[in-house]
Amino acid sequence: MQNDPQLWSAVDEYAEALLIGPDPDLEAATEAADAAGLPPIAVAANQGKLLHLLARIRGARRILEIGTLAGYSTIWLARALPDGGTLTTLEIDPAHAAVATANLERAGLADRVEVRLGPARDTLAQLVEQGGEPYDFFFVDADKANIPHYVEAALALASPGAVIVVDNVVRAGRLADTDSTDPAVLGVRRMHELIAAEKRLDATTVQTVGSRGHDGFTLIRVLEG
Ligand SMILES: C[S@@+](CC[C@H](N)C(=O)[O-])C[C@H]1O[C@@H](n2cnc3c(N)ncnc32)[C@H](O)[C@@H]1O
Ligand SMILES: [Mg+2]
Repeated sequence: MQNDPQLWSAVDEYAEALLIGPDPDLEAATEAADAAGLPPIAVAANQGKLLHLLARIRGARRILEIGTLAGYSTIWLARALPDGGTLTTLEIDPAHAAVATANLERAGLADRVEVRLGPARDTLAQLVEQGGEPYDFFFVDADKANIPHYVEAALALASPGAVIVVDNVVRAGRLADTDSTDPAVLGVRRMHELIAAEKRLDATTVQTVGSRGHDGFTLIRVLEG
């Protein structure tokens, strides 16, 4: 009973019905992603709401997302922006970026979101090189093998007190497998070692169950000064 994915999903559905409710733009975004054959790997509604609330609590004006897919999490995050706020989201796959662009337009968010196509490591290197305004909220949700690089780039691009959320770090418990040779597991383990050694970062990892199975996220704060 306790280790029951159906029960986890039932709890998600119960809480989402009461605390989130119907949302035509998000539902249309998911339908468009399914119709285009994109993999069903977006955050769940309750996780999207968590990102939204965290960005609001942080008062984020500039958000950087790594891994767009169909723009589902992007919509949740962009809705947290105040007037004049902006979100940049990085995506390697042109088909994913096209679906996301249409979803963001339908949701009325195209004016504040830029979808940047290309390998995120290249785009992040360009952003660091350009030395523009820092970002105050990051959502890292792309290829896990590159996660240590993404967290390092986020630190280079962060304002003091910035928040970095890294998704899918627990991987059904494989995070704790010291013998793993899976590049994704090695990536999330190296990220933990990097954070542990980096005095400018403070973090916690929380494992979760729900409609997306057993996984979890790391919540990181970039220290001030
Ligand atoms: C888990 S999905 C993102 C889900 C999305 N954040 C959401 O929750 O709605 C990961 C995305 O990262 C993209 N991706 C994978 N490797 C990448 C890379 N090297 N650079 C940029 N994007 C990448 C994939 O094409 C995919 O669309
Ligand atoms: Mg994810």
